[in-house]
Amino acid sequence: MGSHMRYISTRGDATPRNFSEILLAGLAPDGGLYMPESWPVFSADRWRSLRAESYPDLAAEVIAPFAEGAIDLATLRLLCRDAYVHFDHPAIAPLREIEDGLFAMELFHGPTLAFKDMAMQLLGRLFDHVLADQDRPVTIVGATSGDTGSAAIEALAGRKRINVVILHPDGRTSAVQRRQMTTVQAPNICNIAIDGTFDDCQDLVKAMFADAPFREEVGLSAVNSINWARIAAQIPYYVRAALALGAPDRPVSFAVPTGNFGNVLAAWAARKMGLPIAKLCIGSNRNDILTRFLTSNDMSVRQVQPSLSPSMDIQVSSNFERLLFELLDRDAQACSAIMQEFRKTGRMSVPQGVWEHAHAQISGLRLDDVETLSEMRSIYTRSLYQADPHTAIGIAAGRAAREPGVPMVVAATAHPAKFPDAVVEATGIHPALPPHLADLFDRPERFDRRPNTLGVIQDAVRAHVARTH
Ligand SMILES: Cc1ncc(COP(=O)(O)O)c(C=O)c1O
Ligand SMILES: N[C@@H](CCOP(=O)(O)O)C(=O)O
Repeated sequence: MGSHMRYISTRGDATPRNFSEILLAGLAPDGGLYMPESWPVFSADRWRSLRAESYPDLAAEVIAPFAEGAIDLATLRLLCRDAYVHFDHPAIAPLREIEDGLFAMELFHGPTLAFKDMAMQLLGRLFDHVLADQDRPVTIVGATSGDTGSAAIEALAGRKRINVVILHPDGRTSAVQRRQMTTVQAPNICNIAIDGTFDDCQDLVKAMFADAPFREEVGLSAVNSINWARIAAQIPYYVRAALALGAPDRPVSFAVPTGNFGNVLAAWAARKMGLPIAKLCIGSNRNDILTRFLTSNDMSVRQVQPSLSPSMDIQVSSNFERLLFELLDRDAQACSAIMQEFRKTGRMSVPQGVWEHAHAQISGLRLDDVETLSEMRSIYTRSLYQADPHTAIGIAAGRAAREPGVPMVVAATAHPAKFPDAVVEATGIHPALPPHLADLFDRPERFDRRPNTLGVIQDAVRAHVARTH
């Protein structure tokens, strides 16, 4: 391991940067995603030494090699300790055995009730830390299918040097998700409902990054998982769960419900760091581009269909590019050519050998809405566990991929109260919001509706930046 971790772009045409620089940059200027130049690998003894750490201290240790040369361990420890103070469970990400050998890793004990808080609470503090040395503010423009936006707003509301504009697809989030975003009145927050899908929102964000003068003008930055810092901050919970179940002396498997492919990529990164992860599997809803790819090498974009798991109503999964880069042995030219062709044609041609490699490393299962409801119902009947629709898809994927003697951990990505309609339909029981959100439906909302037009959204971002000065 070198003394400075640097980051390179998956498209190969960006100057290598350190952790603080890529935190602020978000997306690489060549349109690629930043990746660590090398993987830090922990020995079995190093993993074992982390077993006794609290979650925040473990997180600092796991993230430290990715921040080497930019943010030291002592600072990371302080930031992590502060980030997880307001979680409502002492274990931060507790494990619940819901079937024999099958565990839910509950990632929804943060303020906005979804796994996004696990990284976003830390990111807010990392931004503050890094911006303390800068003389100009940043403008974060984020795309959300519901959870990233609320977590980002919660983490960044009221922060002095940060303007935030969150784009969500109009009418395609749950009412709880929308209200978690639109009822926050802090002046640095702006919500825009786009006439389109999450993919349209994400495309707008990427188009803004591709517009160099605009990027410079507003000091554009990102908190979507295109930002490597998000992935780095999502690795520790896989480590924590695996160590609790016997790693590194025993392998552990993970199942992850997937949309933008960031969460499972964090698990995959933990495997690259030497954590003995046996199986990695993903679950998708009817927007199944990733499961189609993993089962039959069909990576072709179809129309996004609304589903009961709206956070995963995504067709173009940003983080797949990072996996592709790795599967291509970091051949950035090949990665760039494949991604450009995908952008142009909506179809990705992945060489058969590369696909076989992917297929061997990650498996996938798709559930439609009827299957999702039936899975939620049967989990509740068998285990009295109220899973939200995303988690239920993960549980089904985990059960399908399970091997005897190897614990299977499913990422429970959201609290059931974020998706009450589906939960009531499946179980007949209304999941209550926790006390801090009990009056969510009485709070006034504030957001603008805009067409899916780049120039219109750029003007809205400019106007927000001007207002906050
Ligand atoms: C509740 C929930 N589950 C699963 C996912 C999928 O995670 P990822 O996009 O990291 O694949 C998301 C968002 O993307 C989500 O909000
Ligand atoms: N499901 C996400 C989609 C954005 O994913 P991210 O990995 O870029 O944060 C959401 O809830 O917004």
